[in-house]
Amino acid sequence: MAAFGETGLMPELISAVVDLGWKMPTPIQTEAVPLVLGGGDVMAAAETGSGKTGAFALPVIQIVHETLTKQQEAQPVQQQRTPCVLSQQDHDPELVVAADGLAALSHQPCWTGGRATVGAFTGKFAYEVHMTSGDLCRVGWAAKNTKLELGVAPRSFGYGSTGMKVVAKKYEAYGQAYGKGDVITCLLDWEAAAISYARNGEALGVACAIPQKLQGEPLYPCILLKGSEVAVNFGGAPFAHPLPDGFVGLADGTPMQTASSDTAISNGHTSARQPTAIILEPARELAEQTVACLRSFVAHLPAPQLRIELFVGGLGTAGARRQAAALREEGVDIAVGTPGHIMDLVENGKLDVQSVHFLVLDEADRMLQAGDSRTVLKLYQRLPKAFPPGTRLQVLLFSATLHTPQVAEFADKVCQKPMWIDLKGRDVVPEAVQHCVVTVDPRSDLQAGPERQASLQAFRGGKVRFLICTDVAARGLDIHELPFLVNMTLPDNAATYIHRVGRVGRADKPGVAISLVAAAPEKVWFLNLKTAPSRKYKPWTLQLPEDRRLQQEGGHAVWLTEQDLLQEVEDKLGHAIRRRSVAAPLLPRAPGASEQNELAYGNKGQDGSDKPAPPSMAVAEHLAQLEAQIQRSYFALKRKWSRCAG
Ligand SMILES: Nc1ncnc2c1ncn2[C@@H]1O[C@H](COP(=O)(O)OP(=O)(O)OP(=O)(O)O)[C@@H](O)[C@H]1O
Repeated sequence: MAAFGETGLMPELISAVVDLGWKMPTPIQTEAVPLVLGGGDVMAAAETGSGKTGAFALPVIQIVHETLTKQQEAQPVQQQRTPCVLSQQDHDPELVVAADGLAALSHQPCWTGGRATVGAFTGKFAYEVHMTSGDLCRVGWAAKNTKLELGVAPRSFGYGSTGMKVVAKKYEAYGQAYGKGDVITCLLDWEAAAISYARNGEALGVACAIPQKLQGEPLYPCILLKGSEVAVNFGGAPFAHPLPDGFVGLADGTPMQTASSDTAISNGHTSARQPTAIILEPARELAEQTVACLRSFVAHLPAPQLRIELFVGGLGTAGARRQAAALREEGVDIAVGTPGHIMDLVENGKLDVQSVHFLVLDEADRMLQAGDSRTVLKLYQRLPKAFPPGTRLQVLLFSATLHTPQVAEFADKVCQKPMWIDLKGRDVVPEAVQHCVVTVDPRSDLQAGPERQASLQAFRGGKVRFLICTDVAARGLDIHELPFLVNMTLPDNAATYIHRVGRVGRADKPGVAISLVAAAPEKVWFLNLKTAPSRKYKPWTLQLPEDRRLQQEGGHAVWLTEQDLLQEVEDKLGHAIRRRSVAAPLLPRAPGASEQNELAYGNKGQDGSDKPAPPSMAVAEHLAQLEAQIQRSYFALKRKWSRCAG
């Protein structure tokens, strides 16, 4: 096995992993790190707990850091401030923008718009529009990345020359009509969260309130013309009419009040950095875990310090606002999050993806199964595909189970000649996992309760010894040296079994996966969408006699034959799993097994044994007793609930 130094990683990253106690790279790290550093697309399948996070994150960090260092070396050119003018890029093709960005002209009989290069997210700002020719014009403010049809496009607000204001596609009478020779002053007041206008210096009153959800998002001056011509003044020249108290020209805004959209004009300068890498995770907990790993990997990196941010839902309004402010003021180098949330930020113009060099899909197959493939494809389409000098977007797909037709079809769309790392063939589980089946009498509708973030933290910290969870926790969660996993029921597909049992036996630490498998078929609840009143219907809470019928009879029950599912799992594993009866001792102590098994990557095999020993018998027996207690307390609670309900 190669040492970390031979993978091409920089010394500072190696010091960070040494701090984590990693002595040698795992096989997937040995293979993947040089390939990612080499610049190609990579698809990597390796067993659960084999260190895939480090395999993609370490080289991604290295390249992002190198890119940023180069950009900062070129900084003197980039630090010119963006002039506040009409953008030469951000306008409809039919609009002609003057070379100085202070006038625009439309010969067309259709509406055609343009946006300024600078917007404001706080303070009180103004700009003037002087109609020099024609009659049809609409002026106002709009967020970045929204269409230019003021008032019709979301997050935009317009005042038209016919004397109408337009907001959220609604046209209402406002102020007065205006035309050739008139000067309209457009006023953005973030302190009062209001937009108003003046005509030839006469205030027309508040036109609209800025919705709460736009708080903190820069609004840019916008114009929309139809066969007309205007001159604009953002404050670079004296205004034709005095501004109301407290207002200043947008050109006088400070970097703490304004943002710039026009990267071409500003030559790359924005105070906030745009992400160089996006790492997608299928669930919030996994994204949090990956962010924690990335932050520990960058501990010894020299300046510039990498900004690694988490983008997931469920942070509440305050959290979302903090996230938006962080994006705007400091920016982000590596964005980690769930596909839906990241895409929302991109579509709302809050996350700029024009500098993204890496798209990483961790647990790629689950993301595609979860119906996120359209979202990921949409995101992929927004990313730039090539960069000077001769580099291109790199796409990395990682999972323990990548061999699905869905993944192959997806990879065809987003990867260019990907290099495949397939360390163990199809869907293997680590040798450090010992499998065990305990055959049990039929259980009645046993349900596992989902536990969320707090429970997971308590479990990780050792405050809670049992974590009962659904398949939400089946993948990716890394719980240090977890010794036991109990499958209360078998999952309904073998790939999920592979991921579930992968919570133990991680990093070559031994673990036992015990599956309770019914000896005979069991009748279980299964929502029948054809007859259910809604997708959220829970027949088990009402327990109506008609619901207890089988699906084919119009009810919400099916027969589950776990023995068949077990066969599928064994086919996938390629070997039979040892059966135990409930009464028999669960696990014999392996000859020579010690309580403290110190096997780890880097010293594995030094004691002459390649196979990790299972945890001790005493622990396993204790576990079995606790497991019986859980089942008893579950049924006691269930009886209590049914009395309450009845
Ligand atoms: N080179 C290494 N040496 C020692 N431990 C390592 C090494 N690489 C990773 N680990 C540890 O192995 C554990 C599993 O790593 P990781 O979570 O990256 O696995 P994974 O392959 O992504 O698993 P899954 O498929 O379940 O998501 C972690 O606790 C991690 O700290």
